[in-house]
Amino acid sequence: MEPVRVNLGPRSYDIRFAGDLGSFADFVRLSVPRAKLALVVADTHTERHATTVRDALESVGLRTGMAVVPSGESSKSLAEFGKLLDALADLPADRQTAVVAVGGGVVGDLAGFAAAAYNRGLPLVMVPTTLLSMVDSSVGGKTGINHAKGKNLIGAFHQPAGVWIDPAFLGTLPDREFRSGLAEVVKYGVIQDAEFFAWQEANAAAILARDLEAVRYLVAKSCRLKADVVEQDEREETGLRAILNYGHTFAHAFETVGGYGAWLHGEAVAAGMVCASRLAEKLGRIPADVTERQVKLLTAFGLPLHPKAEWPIEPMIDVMRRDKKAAAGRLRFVLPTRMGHVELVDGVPEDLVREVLC
Ligand SMILES: NC(=O)c1ccc[n+]([C@@H]2O[C@H](COP(=O)([O-])OP(=O)(O)OC[C@H]3O[C@@H](n4cnc5c(N)ncnc54)[C@H](O)[C@@H]3O)[C@@H](O)[C@H]2O)c1
Ligand SMILES: O=C(O)C(=O)C[C@@H](O)[C@H](O)[C@H](O)COP(=O)(O)O
Ligand SMILES: [Zn+2]
Repeated sequence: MEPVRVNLGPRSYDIRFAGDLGSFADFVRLSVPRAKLALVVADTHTERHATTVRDALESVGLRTGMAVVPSGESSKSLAEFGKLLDALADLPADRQTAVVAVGGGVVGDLAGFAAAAYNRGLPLVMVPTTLLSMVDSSVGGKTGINHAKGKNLIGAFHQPAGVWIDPAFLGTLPDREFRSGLAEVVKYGVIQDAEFFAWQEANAAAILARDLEAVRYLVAKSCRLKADVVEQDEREETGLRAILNYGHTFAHAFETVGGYGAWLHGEAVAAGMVCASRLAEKLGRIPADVTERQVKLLTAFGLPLHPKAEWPIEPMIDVMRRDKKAAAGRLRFVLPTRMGHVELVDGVPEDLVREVLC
């Protein structure tokens, strides 16, 4: 497979796939040519893969340090961020030192934020090991950590110097985590590409069986679709990049009220997309079948469709008011207009939001 190029002028980079022309060693030399030192960051479940990556870095002459954070969303915290800064200071890192994130979105967001902050910016290499991080979080430069009042409230834009995707890492990924990643893949179909959505409907069984060709296709396709958006609106300034947030206004409320542990991110996104689509129906923007197709595909992928009944509605609305897309306290939602297309919609009545949460 050809690399996917993310064109961002001086911040351009390649997403490369293992098994294609060129080794990980070539990728490292191309991505961070001036690095002599690297801090490899992993979590307790990806340490084994990180050791392989560390050996490969050392084989091309880099000295390395390693930092391992506890697995799970709770590591996207100020405390773990501080520990990574300490690890960089202990190395000691210089301006060319690479931060190499080996893990899922948690490791990527946390290590990416440390790379953005230390010395006002270190080169960052993403080695995603979950499906979700391969199709979404390793690309596009959003880094950050959570706050008790909301998801990803503290962070920075910091593009990676390169992304290395090896689907073999998925061999150890639990089924629930794999399905969680599929939610973001469904998202790309709904927001950008009706044909890709139909491809997923037709190939759901092969996808769930992790057929290698199907997985390679959906990862590369998702990366290209995300790169197309990021290239046009790198810092979510024009409103275009906000489409990648489809389902997320709800999802972040579910994750926050659920205490960052009840659901995986993709599970929250799945239910969030259904809520957003039902909201679009209530506003008369789409016919019911646009939602029903999402419901059917998300059900096939074993993902939730509705928030847990025990989660109180008002705290969820409160989290939504703090959403980064909200302006002057007014809720803004990304809503479908048809399969393959969405719009950012302002001033949605809160009562309708309550109705879709009930
Ligand atoms: N920056 C972005 O653009 C962006 C996009 C989407 C999601 N996110 C963030 O990403 C996070 C979710 O990412 P995630 O779903 O990858 O979760 P995660 O990083 O928590 O990984 C999921 C679980 O799988 C384990 N794991 C990772 N790779 C493994 C492997 N190969 N084998 C076995 N276990 C493995 C992890 O230790 C963890 O327990 C959320 O915090 C979300 O907000 C960020
Ligand atoms: O890259 C983006 O832009 C996204 O919105 C991708 C989302 O899947 C991702 O969950 C992101 O972290 C959400 O960002 P936030 O700005 O809403 O915190
Ligand atoms: Zn997401």
